[in-house]
Amino acid sequence: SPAPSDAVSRFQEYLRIDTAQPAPDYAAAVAFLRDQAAAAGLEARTLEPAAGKPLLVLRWLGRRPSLPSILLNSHTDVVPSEPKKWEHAPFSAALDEASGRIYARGSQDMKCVGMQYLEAIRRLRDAGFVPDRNIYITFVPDEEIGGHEGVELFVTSKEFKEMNVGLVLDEGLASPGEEYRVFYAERSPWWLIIKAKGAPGHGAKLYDGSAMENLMKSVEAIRRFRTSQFDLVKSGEKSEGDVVSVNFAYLKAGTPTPTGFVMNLQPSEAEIGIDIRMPPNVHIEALERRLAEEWAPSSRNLTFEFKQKGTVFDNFGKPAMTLADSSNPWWPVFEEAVKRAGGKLSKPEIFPASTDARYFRQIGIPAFGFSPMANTPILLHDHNEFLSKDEYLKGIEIYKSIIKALATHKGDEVDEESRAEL
Ligand SMILES: CSCC[C@H](NC=O)C(=O)O
Ligand SMILES: [Zn+2]
Ligand SMILES: [Zn+2]
Repeated sequence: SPAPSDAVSRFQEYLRIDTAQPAPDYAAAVAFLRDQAAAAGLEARTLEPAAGKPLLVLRWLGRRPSLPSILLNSHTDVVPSEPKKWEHAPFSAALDEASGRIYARGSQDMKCVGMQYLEAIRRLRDAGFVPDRNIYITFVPDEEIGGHEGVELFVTSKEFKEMNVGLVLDEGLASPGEEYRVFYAERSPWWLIIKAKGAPGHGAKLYDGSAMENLMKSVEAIRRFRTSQFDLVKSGEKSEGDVVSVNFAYLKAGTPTPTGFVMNLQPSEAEIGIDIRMPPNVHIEALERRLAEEWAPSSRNLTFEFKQKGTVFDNFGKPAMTLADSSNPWWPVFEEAVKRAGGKLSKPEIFPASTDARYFRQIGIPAFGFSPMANTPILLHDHNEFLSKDEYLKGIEIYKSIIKALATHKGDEVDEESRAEL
């Protein structure tokens, strides 16, 4: 088996490819990954569901390729960064010798996972293991901007259907404690814009019906709702993924001047942007009514539109969730494999943000979100994102155990179950 330092330098090499949105270097990432795939003895195929957005599919052929396969998914793009606010340049993948931390954009989200899949497979193959099922490893574009030209298209393709996927693994989150987190569902993004119109006038005059007044009433109502949800989390009654989160993304109003804004003019238009995340089990009609009646009533000269309104349902009309208990035959296999490798799992949760896993769950394919990073602060999308080299290497061993267990046909239970679901 390869020296751990080789695995670390391969990880660093991937991290050094600048795949930041909005202009990710997908060509460089795919070239690098194809080399890695060849070294791991995997078949590679580059699809392009949307032009210029390569989606790499690797395959480790199983002994019984007609069994439902396992799909190990990761996205190749990363979010932008503000390099000046980082201690190490975001694409340097600097290894701090004292702490063992590797600093890079994507070190947690989620180039670690993509490379860990490949390293685990290399090691399993070197040890002579042969999977029963086909194992697919996908490296997908554009997750960070919604996956519309990535996995959302991919799951509708003939190539995807032919893969006969029974279970998907996708990303999770780091955890500061020693337990790994695992996610069985996620919240849906609703990106809402509310626009207000109102009577303009002198900045000194008190009057009703200005655009700002019309909109600020909404802000107050939205904030009351936000507080009620946040309180449930603060009191410990609910966890982050179980409530509706509402956060203001921008406020736009006023009449600009070269040095600022006009101060004595009440504007006739104003606008806010809100990031809402909807858990799969929430009462959607209630929130929609609240929106129409309290947050953006036309009686107050308000209109609203969605920039993004993800569904919380799967194509069969049920909340898009993967069962994480013994009624799902994949679950105990996954859970035991983590344990066997010395990992501890905390109670399965709803992912608070959004990942490509939602597109798989929507078409009825079970998916777990999992990134083996314990003892690690949650730094995805943050400055100074890092992962320690030891956690990274531990994660490879965890995936070795998981992939081995999932790849092995243990009887017909799992396969009958997934066939019935498809
Ligand atoms: C509208 S999909 C956006 C996807 C993005 N994913 C990870 O952060 C997110 O904001 O959750
Ligand atoms: Zn991610
Ligand atoms: Zn992300």
